[in-house]
Amino acid sequence: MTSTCPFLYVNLHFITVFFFLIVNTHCHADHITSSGLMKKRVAGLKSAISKFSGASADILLSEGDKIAFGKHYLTVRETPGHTDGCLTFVSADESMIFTGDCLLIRGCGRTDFQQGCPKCLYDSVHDKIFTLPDNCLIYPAHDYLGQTVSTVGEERKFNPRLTMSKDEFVETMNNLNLPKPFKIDVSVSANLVCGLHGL
Ligand SMILES: N[C@@H](CCC(=O)N[C@@H](CSS)C(=O)NCC(=O)O)C(=O)O
Repeated sequence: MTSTCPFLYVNLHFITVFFFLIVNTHCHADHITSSGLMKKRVAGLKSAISKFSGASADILLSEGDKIAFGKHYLTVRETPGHTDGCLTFVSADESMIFTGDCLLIRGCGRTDFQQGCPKCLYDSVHDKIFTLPDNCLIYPAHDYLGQTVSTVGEERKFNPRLTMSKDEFVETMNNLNLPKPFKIDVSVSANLVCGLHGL
């Protein structure tokens, strides 16, 4: 897994098929781009993404799905807000999670374009992530300060955005005024097949 393109190579034995799989946290250009490129290079490689992403992929994931690999599996949690189809992947023993762009270290994904919804993101984090054990490790998809890992306990206590009330959070997110990322407008019909440059 890389910090900017969170994909995992797993076998889906819950559906009794064994193949390499790219699991996408959400449908943004900087995440899905590598799927299309890798599918061209690796025979039999399959892609997976949320059924709410609007994307086409070999497997459409939903809340509670289990992605098994070896003795391990990841459970899918739907964590919309940054996009409609954002997913967080939780290890079987709840010792680690892969949050994509939903929860970042001391931050969170922006909610100002492509189905962004600050209220949804706030609920996703509080209901689906902050309910995990304090020592659960958080691996986000981006960090702009070089940090690679946090914990649920730390973010519940110290995340400057997610410790706000929901109203304050919505106000803050609606006024971030961040510049739009370069080349973020990937076409949904082209996704997972084409290769755009990421962020
Ligand atoms: N231009 C900045 C910020 C890049 C950015 O917008 N990152 C997204 C994730 S990729 S869509 C985001 O959600 N950022 C959250 C935030 O609070 O910045 C840069 O490259 O540094």
